[in-house]
Amino acid sequence: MMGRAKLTIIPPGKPLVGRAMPPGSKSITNRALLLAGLAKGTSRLTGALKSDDTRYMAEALRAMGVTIDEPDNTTFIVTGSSKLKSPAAPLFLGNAGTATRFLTAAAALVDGKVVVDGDAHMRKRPIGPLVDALRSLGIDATAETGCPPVTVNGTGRFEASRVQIDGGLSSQYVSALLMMAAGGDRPVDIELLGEHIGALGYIDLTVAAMRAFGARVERTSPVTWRVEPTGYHATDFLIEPDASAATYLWAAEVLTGGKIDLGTPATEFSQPDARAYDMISQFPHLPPVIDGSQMQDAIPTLAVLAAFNETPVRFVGIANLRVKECDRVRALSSGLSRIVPGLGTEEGDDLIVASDPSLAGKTLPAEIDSFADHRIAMSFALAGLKIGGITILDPDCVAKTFPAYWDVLASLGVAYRD
Ligand SMILES: O=C(O)C1=C[C@@H](OP(=O)(O)O)[C@@H](O)[C@H](O)C1
Ligand SMILES: C=C(OP(=O)(O)O)C(=O)O
Repeated sequence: MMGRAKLTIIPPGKPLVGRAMPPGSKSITNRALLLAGLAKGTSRLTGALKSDDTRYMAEALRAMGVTIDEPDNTTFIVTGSSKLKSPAAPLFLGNAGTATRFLTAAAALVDGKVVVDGDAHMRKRPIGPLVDALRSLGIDATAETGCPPVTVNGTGRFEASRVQIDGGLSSQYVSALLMMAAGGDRPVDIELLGEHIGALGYIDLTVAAMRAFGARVERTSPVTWRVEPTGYHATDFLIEPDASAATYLWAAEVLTGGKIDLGTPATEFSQPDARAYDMISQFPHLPPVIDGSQMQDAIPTLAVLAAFNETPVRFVGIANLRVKECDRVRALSSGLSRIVPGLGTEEGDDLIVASDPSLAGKTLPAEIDSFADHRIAMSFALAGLKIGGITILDPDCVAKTFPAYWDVLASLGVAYRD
């Protein structure tokens, strides 16, 4: 089905009040799907996200011989045989970073050929460091452009017991290797290279999910994890709501002076983006500098919120936002500056939001290019809660992680015109 070309938000002119649950966590759903697929037996995943990203992961696992039933909108019943089979055709994973990176490493456990591919956006997202790490383990993996497609000709096993990985561009490479390593036949030490890794919290999520599926993994130094060759056990697994999705609702609450009950307190999320709650609660007194390195997916939300802050905000530690679904630093600076020239500017990889509380209540018609990026669409919708005339192009790209986003806002009283 073709998505709508655009959607204009009509500012509600009143506080948003009500109950609105974010969907299940994308990050945890895609970890749990993979681990359940690598396990022997049947796992019941509840509270799961059903969206483009998790559909691509589930379809890919099905293509590799895993049985996945979907009895309702939030449950996957996954039956694996502890071995993934070589798929008949390339795996198409859209623009799902988690699915692409996690399956590239898991492909090394397959006896046979696996081609991991995605859409035009994914074909620009780097995967070279992960492919190099697999090669250092003796696995025949190639990605000619340094981005998908990746071809892995696995034998189902690998020889080495130590691998180094630079997670500077993406922590997903590290998570991918950790999850794959438990499927080997000897302990593997995974060592981080490089000064900087954003989003360490995602590695904690990976380790927690692995342990829930029976793996033994320990952090043996600040930069090393040892994974034992346990494989995975099938289990029933409850997935918490998505913290990145929650940020839009938290921001909608403070922007409109409303009260939105998400059903889960911010302190109960284990995902890194829950850190953004403390920031959002400080609105309209956000700090002058926000380091986004440990809450990257929340930066679009915070940047749009910052436009209404009392004082300007500089976002630092966000260089790898340039290699997400789109170049988010550019999408944010250009989108903000479409509303008011100079509202968003870039200095190196930093984003500076000029901030102007008097924007609220104005009509400033602006068409915001989503660049097919769900977070750009969802965050700029927040500007539309306070400014008349904000139009989001390609609004249905929210289907990547939060298909019900526009309906959820509507349930809180937000109206739209096409
Ligand atoms: O591991 C994960 O689930 C994720 C890690 C982060 O990506 P990078 O590690 O590529 O920064 C984040 O942006 C992405 O949405 C989900
Ligand atoms: C960066 C994101 O996704 P992914 O890397 O999983 O495609 C995101 O959801 O913001």
